[in-house]
Amino acid sequence: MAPPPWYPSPALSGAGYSAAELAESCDRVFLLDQRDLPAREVYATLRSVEEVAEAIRAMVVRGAPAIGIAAAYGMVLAARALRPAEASRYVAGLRAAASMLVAARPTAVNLSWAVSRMLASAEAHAHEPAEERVADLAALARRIHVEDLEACRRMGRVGAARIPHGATILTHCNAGALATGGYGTALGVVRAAAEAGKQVRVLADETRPYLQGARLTAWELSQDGIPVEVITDSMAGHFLRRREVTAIVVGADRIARNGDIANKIGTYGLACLAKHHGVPFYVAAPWSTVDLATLDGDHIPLEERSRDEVVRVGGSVLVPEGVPARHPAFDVTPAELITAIFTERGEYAAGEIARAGEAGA
Ligand SMILES: CSC[C@H]1O[C@H](OP(=O)(O)O)[C@H](O)[C@@H]1O
Repeated sequence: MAPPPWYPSPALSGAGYSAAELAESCDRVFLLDQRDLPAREVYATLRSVEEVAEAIRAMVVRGAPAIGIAAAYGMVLAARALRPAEASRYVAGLRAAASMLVAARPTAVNLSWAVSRMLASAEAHAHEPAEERVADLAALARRIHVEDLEACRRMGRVGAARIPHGATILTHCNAGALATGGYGTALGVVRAAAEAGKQVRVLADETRPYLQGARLTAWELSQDGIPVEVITDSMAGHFLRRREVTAIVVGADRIARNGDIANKIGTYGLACLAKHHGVPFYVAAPWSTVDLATLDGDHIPLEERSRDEVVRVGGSVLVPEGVPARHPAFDVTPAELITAIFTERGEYAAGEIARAGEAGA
């Protein structure tokens, strides 16, 4: 299985450390630099919350749950740097760290969800001794990480029930181990189907311009021995029309109250093609991606990234100097185009997600 996108200070993965030892050792976060994959497996070592925020902004780590988890570890680094502070300065410092992390990327709600959980805990424990404060946050960051991995495994099993033996799954971007606490959301469905003994193969959209599909999804699935073929984004319609696709399964960065989703740019077009060709269009996402405070897709902030990321591939410039380029990094797929949403709590019709959330599903 592909390695997780990061690992924190070794102490965080081992029990039996005192609060002081834990606080002392939580001085760095290791992130697998996803910009270098598949050519190189290089880990960045981050020693401050500022470095974690920049790593999220620059997409060293990317993927909705993964950036939330990375930000949680960033909050631990911030707490460690604030060890000497008395309670009010400690809280003020962590509020500033939280704002910096949340500002790194606007669309994935998992980022603000994880940071808010960390900040609430820090405020609750602000009057504890310095070492205890850091240890509490370190334990919570680890819990957020492990909970996501466990959620991906459960959601994978929920979705795999809809995947027949012999299926060809088309997916977009990378919603795999690299985008989560491990195992993946859309790729979690693929992995769970394979683990259930079903033959599955994947058509992976390359997903311009960051090429998450060509570089990351292909890397993950080839390591797992799951058949995968890379296609250019413009080929999807061709294979759907030729009836080569059993189902489309994608991740999400935010699920609004009415069931609209934001996901990687190109997802909306896939959903329209799926509708036209009568192919199921599934979304797999942990409940931390559901944002009942956002009414619908029109209210989801959609990140615009730099022109450079569109006009350059590798070291080559594709577009004449001075010619503008657009780079919306996400688009919105309306609930009516979604066949079902797979979560760790079960499968839901997109339009039912709010009712399920309010019923405490
Ligand atoms: C499992 S969430 C993966 C989700 O995140 C990706 O965006 P980015 O690579 O820009 O962080 C994409 O929308 C994926 O579906």
